[in-house]
Amino acid sequence: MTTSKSMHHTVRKRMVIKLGGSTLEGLNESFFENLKKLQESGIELIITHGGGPAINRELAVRGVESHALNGIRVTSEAAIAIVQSTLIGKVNPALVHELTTAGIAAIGLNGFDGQLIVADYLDKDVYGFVGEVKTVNTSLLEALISAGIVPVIACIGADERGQALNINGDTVASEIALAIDADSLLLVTDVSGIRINNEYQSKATPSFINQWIEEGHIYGGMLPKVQGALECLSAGIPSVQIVGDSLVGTTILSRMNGQ
Ligand SMILES: Nc1ncnc2c1ncn2[C@@H]1O[C@H](COP(=O)(O)OP(=O)(O)O)[C@@H](O)[C@H]1O
Ligand SMILES: CC(=O)N[C@@H](CCC(=O)OP(=O)(O)O)C(=O)O
Repeated sequence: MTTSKSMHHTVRKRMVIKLGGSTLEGLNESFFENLKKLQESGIELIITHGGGPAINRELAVRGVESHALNGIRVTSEAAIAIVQSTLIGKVNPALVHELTTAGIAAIGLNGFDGQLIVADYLDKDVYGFVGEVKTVNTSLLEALISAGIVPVIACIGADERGQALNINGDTVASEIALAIDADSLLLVTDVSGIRINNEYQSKATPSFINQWIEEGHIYGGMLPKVQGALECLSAGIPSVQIVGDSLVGTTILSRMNGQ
C-alpha cells in the first residue's frame, strides 16, 4: 500500500486573501459574490486585512504623527493604541459584517485570540511598536476552516507580555499563508498589480521583482507585498497574486511557465 499524500487526503485548495486598507472601504457586492463562488467551488478561504487609510484618519483626528519606512509604519506608543483600536474595533467588525451579509460565515480574530499571532519587536529602536511574527496558532485556524467558518484576521500581533504590536497586513498575510501551507496567496489592493513604466505586468518572477526594487520601480506600500510574495514562493507556495478588486493583476511565479 503506497502512502502517497494524495491517497490519504482529499485534494484541498487553500487560499489566503489579504484585503488592503486602500480598497477595503470600496468593495462592492460583486466582489463578495466572487469570494462566495470561490468558497462554493471548494476552496478554503482565510482572510486577512490591513487598514492603513482608516488608521491615518484616526491618527489625524487625535493629532498623532507617524511615517512609513520601507512601507512599514514606524509606530510610537501613542500610535499603537490607535492602530490596535482602529483595526480590531472598527475595520475588522465592519469587514466581518460585510462577509456575513454576503452569506459567508466569518469570524473576526486578531493576534491575541487564542495566541493566534505571537510576535516580538521587529526592531524597537527603528520601528517602535512593530512586530515580527514568531508563531501562528494553526490549530485554531484549522478548527475554524473545518467548521466551514472563514477566519478574518486583523494584523495585530501580541508579544508574550500581552503588548500589542503593529504588523504590516501584507506580512501577516504571507506569514499566515506559510503557516497553514496555503496553495495560493491573493493580495487585493487599489492597483491592478505591479506597474512598471506605466504598464501593468500580468506575470512576474522573483528575479524581475528584485531588479524592479533595485531600480526603484517598486516602492512604498508595494514593498511588503512583493517581499511577502518572495518568501512564500521560496517556501514552495506555488503562486502569489497582487490584484485589484476585480481580481485582475500580477501573478508571481517562481519561474515563467512555458516561456
Ligand atoms: N510598481 C508598482 N506598481 C503598482 N503600485 C505600486 C508600485 N510601487 C509602489 N506602488 C504603490 O503601492 C500602492 C499599494 O500599496 P498600499 O497603498 O500599501 O495598499 P494596501 O492598503 O492595499 O496595502 C499603490 O497604490 C502604489 O501607490
Ligand atoms: C507595521 C505596519 O505597517 N502596519 C500597518 C497595518 C495596516 C496595513 O497594513 O494596512 P494596509 O493593508 O492598508 O497597508 C499600518 O500601520 O498601516
